[in-house]
Amino acid sequence: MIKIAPSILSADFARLGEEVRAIEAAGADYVHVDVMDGHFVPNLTIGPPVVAALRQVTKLPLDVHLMISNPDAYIPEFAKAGADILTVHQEAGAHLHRSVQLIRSLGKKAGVSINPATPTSALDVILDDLDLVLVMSVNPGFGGQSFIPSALGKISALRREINRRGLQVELEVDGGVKPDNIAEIAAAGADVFVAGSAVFGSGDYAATIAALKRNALSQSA
Ligand SMILES: O=C(CO)[C@@H](O)[C@H](O)COP(=O)(O)O
Repeated sequence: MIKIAPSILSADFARLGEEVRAIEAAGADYVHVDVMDGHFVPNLTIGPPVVAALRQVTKLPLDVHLMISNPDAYIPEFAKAGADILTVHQEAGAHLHRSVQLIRSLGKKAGVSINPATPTSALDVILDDLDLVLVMSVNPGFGGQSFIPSALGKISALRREINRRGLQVELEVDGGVKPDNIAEIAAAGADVFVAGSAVFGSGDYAATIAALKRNALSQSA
């Protein structure tokens, strides 16, 4: 199933509640929440209180992408705040398996993300323990960047491996996803698409989400 996860990084933060209600009404499947610590990535964004506030305004799953060092120190707070999916970076810490176990022990779905320069082989050992894999198609830190084409080969390789193992892992892609390139990303095998500037930079959220879904479905693997 194709899912669209608008990234609130490109929303109007002064009207965040309204923006999230608007994407829910417009057909979004997840709310993608980009958490940045100014250390793992060169930007600072939001923490657990904002996630708790969002939990009050939407029933959509909160897909929380932790672009932070030492994620284990913060996972319990984000879980308590109402995150549904918690994704950590393969590159962020020495104890990836411990992070995944911690997320699952809190009753949440666990994801692992890889940066553009990280090979898919970095996920070989952990793949069976995941609910979601997130392939970064930009270097994390900022919205509005261009899609890095080498992500396509990584998505295809992960799709093959997920299918070969018979797993139900969602394969999410994040960065530079637009209505005019989503078809080839879907053809490579992604099924969850983060789109920040494409959705929030458009005048009509419903039309943009519909176009993203239509174009993805036209080519989905
Ligand atoms: O995690 C990130 C950036 O680090 C993303 O979620 C971006 O926010 C996506 O924005 P667009 O590339 O779709 O504008």
